[in-house]
Amino acid sequence: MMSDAIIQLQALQFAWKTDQPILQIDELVIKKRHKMFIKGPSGCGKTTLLALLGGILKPQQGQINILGQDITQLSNSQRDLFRSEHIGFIFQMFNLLPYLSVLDNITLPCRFSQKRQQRIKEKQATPQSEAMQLVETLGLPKGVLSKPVTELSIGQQQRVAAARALIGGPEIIIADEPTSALDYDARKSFLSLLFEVCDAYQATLLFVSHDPTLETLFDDTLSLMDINKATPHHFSHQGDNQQMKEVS
Ligand SMILES: Nc1ncnc2c1ncn2[C@@H]1O[C@H](COP(=O)(O)OP(=O)(O)OP(=O)(O)O)[C@@H](O)[C@H]1O
Repeated sequence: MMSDAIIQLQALQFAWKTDQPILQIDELVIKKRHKMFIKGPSGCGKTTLLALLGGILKPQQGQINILGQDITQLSNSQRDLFRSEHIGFIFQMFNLLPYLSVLDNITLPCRFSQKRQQRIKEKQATPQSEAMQLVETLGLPKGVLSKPVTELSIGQQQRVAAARALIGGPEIIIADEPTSALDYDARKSFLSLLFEVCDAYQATLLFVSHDPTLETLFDDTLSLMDINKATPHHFSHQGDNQQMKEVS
């Protein structure tokens, strides 16, 4: 593994159906602490790639080295543990649990990961105090912690989802279209807060979005169409992702 790499993927092949690979990538290296924007037209495999990188899916071929561990060699339960210790997810629909308070939603990953608990202890903090601090950094009012998540606005829920991903300091944050429900100003302000907390936690950020105006804010861009040799023939290669249209 390259010394400044946090993720290194090699000779990867993934198919939902065995005869039709949708991802075929010779090599992909993601550097430690970089913020990477991932783009590509709808259906080209971005979410599938994130699920592979997060160990939710397993490729039919290839290696996915994360923090020096080839996660394709792990059993399903080992991969689940690896994910809960090292990776925080922020989904488009946020996946917050409506029957739990904001505080319980944010601290939930600590229940599944000793490592997250340990990192918090090392800072002489508790999951509760770290949740309070994250909420403050992300610009949410303190009183929000005891509320049910259903009483929050979309923008607030998104910040709660970010706090939940970051609590306990996982090295990698994976965000799949987490800003699509927001207007432009709210997207930008969420991103600058997200960058701030990722920097504070020294986390690497992988961020999928269809919004080309956000791209310049990131350190690197990954255009999935450019590295995926299995790009389905019905995508045209002209122009940027937003201009790409299905031609079949
Ligand atoms: N659970 C699944 N079972 C079978 N095929 C799937 C499944 N999930 C996705 N696919 C297929 O895999 C391809 C890539 O889907 P994916 O969701 O990764 O694309 P995407 O680039 O994230 O799209 P979008 O930008 O619309 O979210 C699509 O052809 C899709 O139909």
